[in-house]
Amino acid sequence: MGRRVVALASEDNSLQIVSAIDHESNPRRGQDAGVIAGFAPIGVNLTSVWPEEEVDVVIDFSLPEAIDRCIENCVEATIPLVVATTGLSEAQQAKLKAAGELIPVVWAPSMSLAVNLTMKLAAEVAETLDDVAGGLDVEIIERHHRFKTDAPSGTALKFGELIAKKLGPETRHVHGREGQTGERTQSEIGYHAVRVGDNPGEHTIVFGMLGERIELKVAASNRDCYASGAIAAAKWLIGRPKGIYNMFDVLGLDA
Ligand SMILES: NC(=O)C1=CN([C@@H]2O[C@H](COP(=O)(O)OP(=O)(O)OC[C@H]3O[C@@H](n4cnc5c(N)ncnc54)[C@H](OP(=O)(O)O)[C@@H]3O)[C@@H](O)[C@H]2O)C=CC1
Ligand SMILES: O=C(O)C1=N[C@H](C(=O)O)C[C@H](O)C1
Repeated sequence: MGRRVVALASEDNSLQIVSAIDHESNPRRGQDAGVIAGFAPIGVNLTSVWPEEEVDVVIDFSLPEAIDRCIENCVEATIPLVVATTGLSEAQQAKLKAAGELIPVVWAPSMSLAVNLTMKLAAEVAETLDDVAGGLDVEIIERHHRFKTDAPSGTALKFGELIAKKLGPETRHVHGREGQTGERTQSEIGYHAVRVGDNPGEHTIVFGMLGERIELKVAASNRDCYASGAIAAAKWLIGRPKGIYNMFDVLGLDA
C-alpha cells in the first residue's frame, strides 16, 4: 500500500511527499521512494527515521508492530494522522482513541468509497430486516490476498459492528464453524476469511431469510481505491479540530 500511496500522491500537484518511512531492516532503505513505487525518482529516500521537517499529515499503512511509534510521533509533533492499518490490539485502539483527544485522526479499516457506501447499505438492510418473520441470518465472507496477516479483515469486523448495532446487544460474533455446531442461532453474525492469490479485497454480506436472501457484494479491482481514499482523507483532515473521524465523515456519508 505504501507504494501505491507514493505513486498516486506523487502524481498529485497539490501534494508534496516529504518522507517515506519503513523499518530499519527493509533492504530498500536509502533508495528513492518513487523508484520503489515503480516510477521516476521523487527525491525522497525510504528511511526509518521520522522526518525533521514540518509535516502537514501522516498516512499510516503498516502493521500493528509499527503503529505505536507512529501514534506517539504524531501526538508529540501534533501532526494529523490517517490510520488505515488493521488488526490493532485493544490497547492500540485505546491509544489511538486517546490520541484523538490531542490531534485529528481519520481511522477506518477501509478507505474505499464503494466499501463505505456498502456499509451504509448493510446497516439499512439490517435495520429493515431485524424483526423479519422467520428470522434473519447474517454471514460475512471476506476474500483477500495470501499475504494478509490479520483475519477476519478489519472491514469485515466493521461490517459486523454496524450490523450488530441494528440487531441488538445480544448479537454474538462467530468466527468460522466446524464439527457438531448445532443449529445456527438467530443472534449470531458468522465471519469467514478466505485467503487466495492476489485478491485485493472482496466482502460479501449475506442476509438469509426463509425463502429468500439478499447478498451485498463489494470487490476491489486493484488496491488504488484504498490509496486514493487515504489521500483524500489526508487532504480532508488538515486543519480539522482534534478528534476521531472515519471515512463516513470524509465522504460525507452521514453515520
Ligand atoms: N484501510 C484500508 O483501506 C486498507 C488497509 N490495509 C491495511 O494496511 C496494512 C498494510 O497493508 P499492506 O500494505 O498490504 O501490508 P504490507 O505488509 O505489504 O506492508 C506493511 C508495511 O509496513 C512495514 N512495516 C512492518 N513493520 C514495521 C515497523 N515496525 N515499522 C515501520 N514499518 C513497518 C512493512 O515493511 P517490510 O515489508 O519491510 O516488512 C511494509 O512496508 C494492513 O494492516 C492492511 O490490513 C490495507 C489495504 C487497505
Ligand atoms: O490487507 C488488505 O489488503 C486489506 N485490508 C483491509 C482490511 O483488513 O479490511 C482493507 C482492505 O480490505 C484490504
